[in-house]
Amino acid sequence: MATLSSSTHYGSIAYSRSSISSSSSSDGHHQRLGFSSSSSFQQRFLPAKLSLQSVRNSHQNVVLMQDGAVATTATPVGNETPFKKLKDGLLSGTSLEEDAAGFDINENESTVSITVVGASGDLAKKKIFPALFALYYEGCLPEHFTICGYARSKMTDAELRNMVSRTLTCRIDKRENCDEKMEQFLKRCFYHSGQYDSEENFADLDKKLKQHEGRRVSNRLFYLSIPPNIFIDAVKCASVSASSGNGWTRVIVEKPFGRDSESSAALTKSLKQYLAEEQIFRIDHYLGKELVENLSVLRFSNLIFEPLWSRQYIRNVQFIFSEDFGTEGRGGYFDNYGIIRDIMQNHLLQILALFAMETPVSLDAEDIRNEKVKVLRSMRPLQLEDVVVGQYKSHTKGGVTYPAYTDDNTVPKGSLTPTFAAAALFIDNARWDGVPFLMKAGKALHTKSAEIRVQFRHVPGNLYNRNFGTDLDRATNELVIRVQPDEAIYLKINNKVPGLGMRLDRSNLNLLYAARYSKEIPDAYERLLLDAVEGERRLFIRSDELDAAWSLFTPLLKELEEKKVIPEYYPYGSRGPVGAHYLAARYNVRWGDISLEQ
Ligand SMILES: NC(=O)C1=CN([C@@H]2O[C@H](COP(=O)(O)OP(=O)(O)OC[C@H]3O[C@@H](n4cnc5c(N)ncnc54)[C@H](OP(=O)(O)O)[C@@H]3O)[C@@H](O)[C@H]2O)C=CC1
Ligand SMILES: O=C1O[C@H](COP(=O)(O)O)[C@@H](O)[C@H](O)[C@H]1O
Repeated sequence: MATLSSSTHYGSIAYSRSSISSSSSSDGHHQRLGFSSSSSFQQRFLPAKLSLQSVRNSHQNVVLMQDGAVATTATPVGNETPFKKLKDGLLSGTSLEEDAAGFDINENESTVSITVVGASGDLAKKKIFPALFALYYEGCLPEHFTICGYARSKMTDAELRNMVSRTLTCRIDKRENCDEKMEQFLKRCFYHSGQYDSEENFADLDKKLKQHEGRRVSNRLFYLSIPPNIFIDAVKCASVSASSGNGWTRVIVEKPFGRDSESSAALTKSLKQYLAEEQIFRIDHYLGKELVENLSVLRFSNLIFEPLWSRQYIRNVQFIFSEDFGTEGRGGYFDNYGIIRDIMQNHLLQILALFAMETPVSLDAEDIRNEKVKVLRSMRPLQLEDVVVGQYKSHTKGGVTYPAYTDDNTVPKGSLTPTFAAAALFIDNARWDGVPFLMKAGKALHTKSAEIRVQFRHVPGNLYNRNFGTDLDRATNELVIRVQPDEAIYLKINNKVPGLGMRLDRSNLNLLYAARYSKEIPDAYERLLLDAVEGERRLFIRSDELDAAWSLFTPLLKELEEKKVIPEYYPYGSRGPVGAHYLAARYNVRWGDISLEQ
């Protein structure tokens, strides 16, 4: 059982995106571990490795450790001096010499081994390997790194490289030495075939990794890109047989994190048998999207927004996700989850939490996650009457027939699983009391997009009311954060049409990223993988956040299933069920994405 608590943090950590070299601290001092290899999980996984941050004060060198603990060196950093942990602890009493016993480690060099578990799968091919290459291309991976694909499929290293190479692309804004970089990257990729529940197979993986790591301090990142029913087997085997004996070990876990409060808690409990919370990186790739990252910057670093960010000025907020394709190929997975679990409970709710949280004490991961938990816990669990569910049906357009959800062979006939949902949520705190937060998510709709829309209140006693006619809603300001595609932030304002008369129209103050920035926007997986390598947890989901998120949705999901609520059918490629409009209208809201001026 892992025993470390997520406790102490030493100040706030400056967040940097600079490339990492194998030397770990700014002054060239290198990390090393203070305990020896042990067969117990606890010792193998104790995350008592030093982080990249070291802080120097006048008397002693203070080093922030990965688990949040603080260690000191008695002499200036850079000398070979034992670390002593200040808290009661893991390293106290150990000396560097003792720690090194049994190791022939060159503590001046470290390496990162990234094992993609489920390397033969869709996500690995589509997202993970390309993101790793992009990081390499940008010089963001450490000097010494190894990438290992692990799956049951039989493949040679050459076959893995061949598979991976088909998905690699270079940055559109750069492209220099593209082929050369790809070749260098592929040389660092290896493959190991094994079962997910075999400690022996993972022990063989360990041997292979060690060969690549040599005498360097080894840091290991496992990316679980496998179906959820085998997460625990893989974590157990990786922890028993392939965790680092002298560096950090971290595990990225993909969604779904359970399908309700109970199963999520059970998953967390099982993971924590083998990992400390600090080692678990629960990924929600929407948190890695550029415009979602920018949400806090927009709000907290612009005086014009933060004072408006409350019930006093905001009428409603909308979180909208739509895809213009169905569940193609993923119907088997999807049918067990549905759109509420697939998109709302995680991606949209995470964005909502970032949007609505109070100002965090700092940009430190724990400070941000504390605020997110607080706002999630201030929310009302969803009520059935505040939710509309839909499912797409077949539709023929321009001579092409698009399938119904239930036409997918992997979906049970007569399935009631929603492929569309709209919901009204409320935050019962002083800032947001009474403000509807509307969510809408659907597959097989008319467009692919994700956006946040903030609709402001009417201007009281507006001198220009008569210029707007009776539809005052049309005249309210709206801030749109378009997450994808064509990333943009625009603010709808009322403006005088130039000329001698007094005619007003709605115009946009528009920040279109493609026009403003020439740099290509990194994929969300790049940012998140880099964060995991750097030990930055800000964009990963903590277990209490997850519990709070499930508490909001679990009663509703149970009720939908128990009552066998029949979804409203909508044609493939349409704008979704009309019920979504009635729901919004109940709260005096109009969906921003369907108005003529979007
Ligand atoms: N694909 C996507 O777009 C997204 C996926 N995810 C999540 O990421 C994870 C991986 O997704 P994805 O790549 O699509 O998954 P896949 O279904 O492609 O599975 C990945 C690999 O796991 C192995 N595998 C598949 N099914 C089983 C099984 N029943 N028992 C044992 N091994 C199995 C296969 O490798 P082999 O047979 O070689 O061992 C397969 O190549 C999942 O948790 C998914 O929910 C999250 C967001 C988006
Ligand atoms: O997590 C998921 O996200 C994708 C959409 O991701 P995007 O980055 O392409 O917008 C969705 O298709 C999938 O169903 C869901 O599991």
